[in-house]
Amino acid sequence: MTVPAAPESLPLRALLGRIWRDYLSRNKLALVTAMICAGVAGALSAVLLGLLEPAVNGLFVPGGGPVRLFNMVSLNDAQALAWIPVTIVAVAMVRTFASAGQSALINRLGHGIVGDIQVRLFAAMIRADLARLRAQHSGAFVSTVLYDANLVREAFTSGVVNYTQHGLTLIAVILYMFWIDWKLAMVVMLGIPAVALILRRFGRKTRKAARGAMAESEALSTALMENLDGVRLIKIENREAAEEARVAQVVARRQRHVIKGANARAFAGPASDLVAYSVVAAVMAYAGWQAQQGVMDVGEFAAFIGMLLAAGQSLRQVTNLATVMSEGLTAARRLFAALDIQPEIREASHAAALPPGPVEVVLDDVSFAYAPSREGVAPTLDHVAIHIAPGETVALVGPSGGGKSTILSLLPRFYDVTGGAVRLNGVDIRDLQLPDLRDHIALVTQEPFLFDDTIAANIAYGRTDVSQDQIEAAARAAAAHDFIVGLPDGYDTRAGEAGVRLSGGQRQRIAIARAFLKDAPVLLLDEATSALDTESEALVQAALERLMQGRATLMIAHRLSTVRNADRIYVLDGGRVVEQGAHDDLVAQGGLYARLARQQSLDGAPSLETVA
Ligand SMILES: Nc1ncnc2c1ncn2[C@@H]1O[C@H](COP(=O)(O)OP(=O)(O)OP(=O)(O)O)[C@@H](O)[C@H]1O
Repeated sequence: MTVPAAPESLPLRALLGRIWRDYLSRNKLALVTAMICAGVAGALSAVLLGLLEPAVNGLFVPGGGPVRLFNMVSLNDAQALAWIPVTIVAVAMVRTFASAGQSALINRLGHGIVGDIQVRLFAAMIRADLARLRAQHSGAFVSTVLYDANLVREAFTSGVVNYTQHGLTLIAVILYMFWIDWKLAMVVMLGIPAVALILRRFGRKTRKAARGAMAESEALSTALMENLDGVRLIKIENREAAEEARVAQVVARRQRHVIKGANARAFAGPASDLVAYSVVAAVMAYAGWQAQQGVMDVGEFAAFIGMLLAAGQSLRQVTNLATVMSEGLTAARRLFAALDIQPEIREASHAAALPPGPVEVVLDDVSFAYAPSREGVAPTLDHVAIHIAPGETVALVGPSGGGKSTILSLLPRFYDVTGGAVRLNGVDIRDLQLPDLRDHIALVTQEPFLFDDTIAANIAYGRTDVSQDQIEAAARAAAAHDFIVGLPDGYDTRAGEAGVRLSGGQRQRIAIARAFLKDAPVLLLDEATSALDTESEALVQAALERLMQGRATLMIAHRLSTVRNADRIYVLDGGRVVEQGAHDDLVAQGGLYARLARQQSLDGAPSLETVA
């Protein structure tokens, strides 16, 4: 497996480079326009403050001589009274439009990015190897898709461009200050290292808190989903209060991290304010002294102090943004790590399609282990050889944990063999195109899954090329049509999580109808009738027998009564084929199969010996 970079190890430059390449570079025009708007808004903030100087000198200092506006126009007292307020409103209007334009563009871009990340994450998840999906709780995926992607957006939205706006305001204001009085501006500069130090300190704290909060968000999603999945067990064991306490613990842990992060954010602002006010005090002292010397006029002083306060404001925003950014970047690191995992089960570059027609399945000396082999640990499958000719039905039986389900998982390449090969018509399935391989296989499982959609859509699942008549024909063949038409909306009744509840037998028959419609030459049946009552079982069994006609069928059955008509039975024990043959021969051999058959007749199932 390609090991992704550990979330913390991706350097910042590489991370930003990737965000740019993958998400921003496609929207260059919008981004540049937003940046320009932000720049205009930032510069105009400084201009508005710069207007303080002519305003104070022209309007409040009587007999101060003509006032110069933007160093270009000379105004007398009467003109100043009319033009300075008008100029302020005009500049403020342009600034408002620039600021609103920037926000609108950035919101669109930001939400576009979240959507994009969410779709890419889902695409990576749904294509991931079964082994990986099984190794992680689905809550973790949900949390990444829902929370982490939004943190990245927040960092981007309130980050990149607001950074530009406040950063530019800061720069413009500082330049203006240098223009008014460079010595005073130098005093201001002394505050910068102190602010940088504060930013660093709080940034580190926020990042740590963000990592903790993300991990706990994952734990929370997992706990919620687990509780919903296991609600019956929780109720029957009266564990509601205990589960509530467990979830409360996760919530409290998450809260601790979130509060730490929020506090770091909340303290960073006032801490840099403290620096800003210290600088204001220093400036006051210096400027007051200058004014007493007659070097600085009151208008310049007012503008300077106004700018200083504005610089403090912008600095505070930048401080806040730094923490939002560090959260977003932490999330981005996690997201990229998740996106970068390459599935191991991939199509070979030379993969071919299987020619149409009947299919013969062979497991050729197959060995398999879920985890890399360790000394003294036996593989899950050990040199297994199975042959299914077109039209044949082959059954797998044996004690629990023998490897039956594992064999079924190997055929559609949910897992790849670690030794030997699975062949369809003589071709190693690893040399076949993956979608083509799966097109050749229909799978009916013990507990068929229904989507939250109509019955018709569930039967057709994903097939757009089938008519209602074909869906109904499949349902009839699966003995499902009669019960479907009896449902409130017939084929348009919603099934699945939020739809009508169907019985186990009804769900089975919908799954069988799905398999009829797929009409694949290879059929995998996993305990298809084990959970049913006698009447349902008879209906399902009859439907299955029709489905098996002409296909290479590999079936697992615990109840031997369902496999006695199989062409061949393989008895698996501890990952090895210990017996094989027809039912009668195996009973006559008096080995494991015969023993299992005897046990089952004691359990009330029809005695195999008498049936045989
Ligand atoms: N995803 C997995 N990861 C690791 N080990 C697994 C996994 N699935 C199954 N196993 C192990 O592989 C062995 C074979 O399991 P398998 O489910 O194939 O047996 P089975 O014959 O189908 O059992 P049962 O009749 O109880 O369903 C067991 O020891 C099981 O613990």
